[in-house]
Amino acid sequence: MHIIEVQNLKKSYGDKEVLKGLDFQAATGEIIGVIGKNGAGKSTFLEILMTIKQFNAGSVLVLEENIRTISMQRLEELRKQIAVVLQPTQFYRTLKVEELLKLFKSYYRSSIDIEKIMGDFKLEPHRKKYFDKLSGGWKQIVSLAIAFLSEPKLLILDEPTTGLDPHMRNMLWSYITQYNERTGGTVILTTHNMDEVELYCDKVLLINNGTNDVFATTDEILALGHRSINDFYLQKVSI
Ligand SMILES: Nc1ncnc2c1ncn2[C@@H]1O[C@H](COP(=O)(O)OP(=O)(O)OP(=O)(O)O)[C@@H](O)[C@H]1O
Repeated sequence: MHIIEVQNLKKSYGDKEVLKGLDFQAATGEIIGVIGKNGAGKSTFLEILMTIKQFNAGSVLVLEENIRTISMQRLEELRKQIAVVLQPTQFYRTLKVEELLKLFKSYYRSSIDIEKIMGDFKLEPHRKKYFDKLSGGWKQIVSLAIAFLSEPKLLILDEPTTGLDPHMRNMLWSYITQYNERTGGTVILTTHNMDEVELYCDKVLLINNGTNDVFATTDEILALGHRSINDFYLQKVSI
């Protein structure tokens, strides 16, 4: 089943056209890396999939619902099945890490054990700290722990590993791949780290000049003779 189906997607900011007719599909259980240079439109694309950004033309189906014509009530139901992690924010200034996890556990009616999440994400030393006092990397980790609380069908991550040290990066990826294997959930993420794409993603969407310049499996790209996804990127995308 296609969990996402995008056809001829167009998005402009004022008279600047960022997405110029992008096609994309994601099947259940895929991990897809969205890449492209700074300003290519990756975050814009993700925000449209998250149903938080309007677009100008084309069709976008998420979990088989057309997000343009869907009722508000069904949109709310749809959003419950999607978890998103944006760049770390200052949303949760006045709450401690433990309080945040409890709050979202009850919001999502999650059966996941908070203590297990605390352990898995190495959050114990930060349990009593206020979110806004954490370093950028730890804010990112807490945001990710919250996203996993909902056991989403679709997980959308905007540069999830930016700012994480190598251990935390590994830990995060093992969490993503375990979640994917255990629940069959689909993961779509943006990253500038081509090694991560090569190691962990099933497919790559390269947004270039506003379109899906390349949309293929990592194996297909490497089979073309590129030594790595990084080499592929450097050859394919001009500065
Ligand atoms: N709200 C907005 N209003 C006007 N222009 C915007 C807005 N959001 C994004 N843009 C512009 O749209 C283009 C695409 O931005 P977007 O953030 O989607 O790119 P990106 O590929 O995620 O970039 P990066 O890799 O740097 O994060 C950029 O030129 C950006 O300046």
